[in-house]
Amino acid sequence: MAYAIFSKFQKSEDQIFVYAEVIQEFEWSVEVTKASHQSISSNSEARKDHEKLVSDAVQTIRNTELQKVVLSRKESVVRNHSDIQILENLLDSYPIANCYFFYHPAVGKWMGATPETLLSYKNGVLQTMSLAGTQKLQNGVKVTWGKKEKQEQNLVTDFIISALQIAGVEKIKSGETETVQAGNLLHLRTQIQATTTFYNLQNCINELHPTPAVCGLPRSIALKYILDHENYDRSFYTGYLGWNDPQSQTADYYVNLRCMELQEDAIQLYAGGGITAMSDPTAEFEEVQNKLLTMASIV
Ligand SMILES: C=C(O[C@@H]1C=C(C(=O)O)C=C[C@H]1O)C(=O)O
Repeated sequence: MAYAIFSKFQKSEDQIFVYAEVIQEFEWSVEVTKASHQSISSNSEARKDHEKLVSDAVQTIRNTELQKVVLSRKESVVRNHSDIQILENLLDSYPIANCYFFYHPAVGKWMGATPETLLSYKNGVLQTMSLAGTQKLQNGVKVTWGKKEKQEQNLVTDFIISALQIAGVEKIKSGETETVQAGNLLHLRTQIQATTTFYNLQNCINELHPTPAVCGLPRSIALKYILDHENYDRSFYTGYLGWNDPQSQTADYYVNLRCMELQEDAIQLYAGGGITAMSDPTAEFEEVQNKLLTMASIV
C-alpha cells in the first residue's frame, strides 16, 4: 500500500505517515492567478535580527571549522483567501514546482511549492539534486553567478555524492550545473543519479537529510548552530515530504521549501538561505525576503 510521509527538519522528531487507500489523479489547467499580491513588510526589527544572525554566523565560519550554515526565519502574514483558493493560486503561480497541500489533525495545514527533490526513484534509478545559490530573475539580463553561490552549491554537490557513497548506491553520475527558475527566483542545480534497490531508499534518505542546502557543513556542527541561534522552531520547514509505493517500487520525496503553515486568520511563512564566509548580511536578508514573497503574494 502506498503511503505519504511528512517529516520535520529534525530527524529525531515525529514523522507523519499516511496510508493511502485511494490515490486519485487529476489534471490542473493553469489560469492567471487571482492572487492578492500581498507584499512582505520589511520591518526594521526583523531586518536587524536577521542581519545580526548572519553576521555572527560569518564570524563563526571565519574562525571555526563551520563552513556553511543555512539560517532562516518565519514571518506571519494576514490570510486573504480560503485554503482552496490559496491552493489554486499556488498551482497557477508555480506550475513547474512541486506543489502540495498537507492536512492532518496532528499537524495542521501546510502548503508549499518546492523546487527541490530530495530523492525520486523509478525503475531502479535514484535521482536527487544539489540546489543552492539564489538570485532574482531579471528578464532580459544575462545570468551570471558569483563565487559565493558557486562555492556554496559545490559544497552541496560534494556532500550529496559522498552521502550516496556511504549509503552504498552504485553508478553515481552527476550532470552539468545549470540555472533553474523557481517562481521569480533562480538557483544553481546539479542533477545526480545512481542505481540502488528500493529497500535501500530509507538508508539513502537518512544519509542525505538534511543536506547542506538546508542545514550546513559539517552537518552536526551546522545543526547545533541552527538550534542554538535561529531562535524559533522550523517544525516541518526544511523537513521533507513525499510518497512511497512498495508495490510499484517508486518513490518521490521533496525538501519542504517555499512553504507555509495555514492558520485560521494568519499564514506563517518560512524561508532561509545559505551562509558562507563570503555572505553579506544585507543581501542575505533580501534573499530571504524574496523567498518569503513567493508565498506572501498568493495567500
Ligand atoms: C533554505 C531555502 O532554500 C535553499 C537555499 C538556497 C540558497 O541558500 O541559495 C537555495 C535553494 C534552497 O536549497 C529556502 O527556500 O528557505
